Amino acid sequence: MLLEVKDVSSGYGDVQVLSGITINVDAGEIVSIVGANGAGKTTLIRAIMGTLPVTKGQIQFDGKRIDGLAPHLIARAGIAQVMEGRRLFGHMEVEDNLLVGGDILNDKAQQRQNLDWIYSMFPRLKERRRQLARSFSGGEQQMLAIGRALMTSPKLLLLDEPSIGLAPIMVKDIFEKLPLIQARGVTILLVEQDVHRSLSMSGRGYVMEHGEIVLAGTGQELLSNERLRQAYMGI
Ligand SMILES: Nc1ncnc2c1ncn2[C@@H]1O[C@H](COP(=O)(O)OP(=O)(O)OP(=O)(O)O)[C@@H](O)[C@H]1O
Repeated sequence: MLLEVKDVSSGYGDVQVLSGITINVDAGEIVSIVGANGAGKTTLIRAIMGTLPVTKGQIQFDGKRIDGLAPHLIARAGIAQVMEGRRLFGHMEVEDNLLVGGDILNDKAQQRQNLDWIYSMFPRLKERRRQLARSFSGGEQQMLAIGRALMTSPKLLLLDEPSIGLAPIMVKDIFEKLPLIQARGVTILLVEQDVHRSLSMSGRGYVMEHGEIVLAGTGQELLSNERLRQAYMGI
């Protein structure tokens, strides 16, 4: 098992948001966490990345306990995140944004290989590599944010709402890349409000409500679950 979140509670100060979350992700999988606005999905990502304290339970990654570690050590252990809002360096060129991501590696040859791979997957980034990141459209920024995360050669990629605010054609384009990223050996944990699209992509998924996991299964099982269809897909 690559990631094991065991009975984890977390929140903001006195406000507990997650209560007793348990999820597992095996190496090579794409796993989705779906749920309505405010269910706690982003909070879970923050707890995994160490930017929020785990107040109960524990998190293991790649055989080691990571809860309580500083965020940069968790990143170094091999988890990269693409957050909602993207957090790029707007005043820097596209390629420099990517290279900053790769700095963590300390391995120029590997950085070059990663850059070539990212450019082949997102040719638009290559074409515009000398442009300032802030001049990019929302979809292009999302590609760049994913590229920057992949520059670190992560074992696990955490994607928080990659579809948010993007035109449908961009969403399609970005989701089509996920199997390519998986084929390169990167495991993906995907947090999404677009339940249908994300479960269709995922081997397995979890449904979160009010800070708890209420349903788990294969992507197909969840897609055909009556309650889920009514609650999230309006079917
Ligand atoms: N900084 C904060 N301080 C206090 N409470 C917060 C903070 N950020 C989020 N919350 C609360 O935590 C709960 C879960 O929010 P979270 O952002 O994790 O949900 P989400 O499932 O990711 O939703 P969304 O899809 O809207 O991002 C919400 O009730 C929210 O109001």
